[in-house]
Amino acid sequence: MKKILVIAGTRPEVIKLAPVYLEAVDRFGTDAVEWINTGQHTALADLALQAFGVSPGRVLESMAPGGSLGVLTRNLVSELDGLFTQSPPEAVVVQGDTTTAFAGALVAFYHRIPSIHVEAGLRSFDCANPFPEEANRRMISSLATIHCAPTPRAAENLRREGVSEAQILITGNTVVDAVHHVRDKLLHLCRPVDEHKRRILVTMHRREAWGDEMEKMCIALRTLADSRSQVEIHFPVHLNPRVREPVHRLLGHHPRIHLLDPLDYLSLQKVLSQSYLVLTDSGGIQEEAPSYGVPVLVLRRLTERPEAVEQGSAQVTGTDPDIVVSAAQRLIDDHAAYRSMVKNVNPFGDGYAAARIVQRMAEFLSQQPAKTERASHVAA
Ligand SMILES: CC(=O)N[C@@H]1[C@@H](OP(=O)(O)OP(=O)(O)OC[C@H]2O[C@@H](n3ccc(=O)[nH]c3=O)[C@H](O)[C@@H]2O)O[C@H](CO)[C@@H](O)[C@@H]1O
Repeated sequence: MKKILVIAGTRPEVIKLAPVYLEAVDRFGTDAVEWINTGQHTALADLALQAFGVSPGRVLESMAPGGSLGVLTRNLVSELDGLFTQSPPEAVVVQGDTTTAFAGALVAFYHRIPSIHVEAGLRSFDCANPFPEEANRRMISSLATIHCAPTPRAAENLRREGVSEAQILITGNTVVDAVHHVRDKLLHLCRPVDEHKRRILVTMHRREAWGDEMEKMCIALRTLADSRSQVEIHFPVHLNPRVREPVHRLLGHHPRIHLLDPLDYLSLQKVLSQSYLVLTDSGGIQEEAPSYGVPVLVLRRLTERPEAVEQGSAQVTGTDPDIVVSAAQRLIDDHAAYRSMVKNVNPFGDGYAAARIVQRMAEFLSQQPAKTERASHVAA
C-alpha cells in the first residue's frame, strides 16, 4: 500500500496543504495518505485543520516553547527520521518555507524518499528577509524531487538555480483552492452597507519585524486610526508573545482598533472579503486578497509575490510608519487611486492547483520501481 505523508506544522501550511491532502485522499484513498502534524504551531494549525475537516493522523512533539530554530530543527529531524525509519513512505509532501517543510524535505532526502514541494520557487533574494524562510525554501529547492511552482515567475527562479525542467510543474497557489473551498459559505455575505466606514484588516507576525519594527507599525496603526474617523481596524493577533505583547500594549485601548484572537479560516475570509483595505506582512493574505478584489499594503521591505504588485492590486510600503500611514490615507481619501487597485483577477492561481499537483504525483509514483530496500539512509 503506497503511503504518502503530508507534513505540516503551521497554520499557512495547513491551509495550503489541506486541498492537496483532500485531493490525494480522493485519488488514492484514505489508507494511502496520512497527515503528519509536526506541532510547530499546534494551536493555530488545529484551528485551520477544522475548516477543512482534516484530522491530524499523527502529531509530533517538535516544538519546545521558546526554543531556538536549532532546537526546533533538531527535534523535527530526529522525530521525522524515526518515523521514516519505522515505516518509510513512498513520498512526502511539504509546503512553502517553514522549518517543518525544510526538515521534511531533508529527512526524505536522507532516506532517498521522493518529496513534493508545494509553493516552490518563491524568492525575495535576501536571506535576512524573510528570516529564516528564504533560506529554508532555497534549501528545499536543492532537496525536493518535484517542484510545484505557483507562478511562471517562481518556475523561472527554480530554473535559474539549476532545477531541471522535468522536475518543475507550474500549478497555481493552493491557497486559491482553499479560498474556493470556503467561498460558497461566503456567498450570502455582502460588503458592509455603511459606506462611510473603512474597515481595514491588519495582520503582522513576521520574525524579522519582532521588536522595534512591530512597535513602529503599532504606532502607525494608531496614527492612522486617529487621523481618519471612518477607519475601523480589525486585527486578529498572532499567538506569538513577541507579537501579542506590543500589540496589546500599544493598541489595546483604541475604540476603533479591534484586537481579535486568531480567527478560524472561514471567519478570516469573511473579514477579508468585507474589508476596504488590507495591511499585512502575511504571504497567504497577499495571495487571497485578489480573490475578493481587496487592495493590499504589504508591511515588508520585500515581497516574494511581485505578481500582485505588478498588476497593481498590492503596494510594498516597507515598515516606515510615515510611509505606511500616508499610503493608507491616500487610498481612503483618493477614490480614483483606490479604484485603480481594485482588480478582479487573482494572479496567484485559479483554484485547481491541488488537482494538478496530485495528477503529477500519481504519474510520478506510477513510474517508480517497487522499493526493494532503503539504501544509504544509514550513516556511512
Ligand atoms: C515568507 C512568507 O510569506 N511565508 C509565508 C508563511 O505564511 P503566511 O505569511 O501566510 O502566514 P500567516 O499570515 O500566519 O498565515 C496566513 C494564512 O492564515 C489565515 N489566517 C490568518 C489570520 C487569522 O486570524 N486566521 C487565519 O485563518 C489566512 O487566511 C492565510 O491563509 O509561511 C507559509 C508556510 O511555509 C508560506 O507558504 C508563506 O509563503
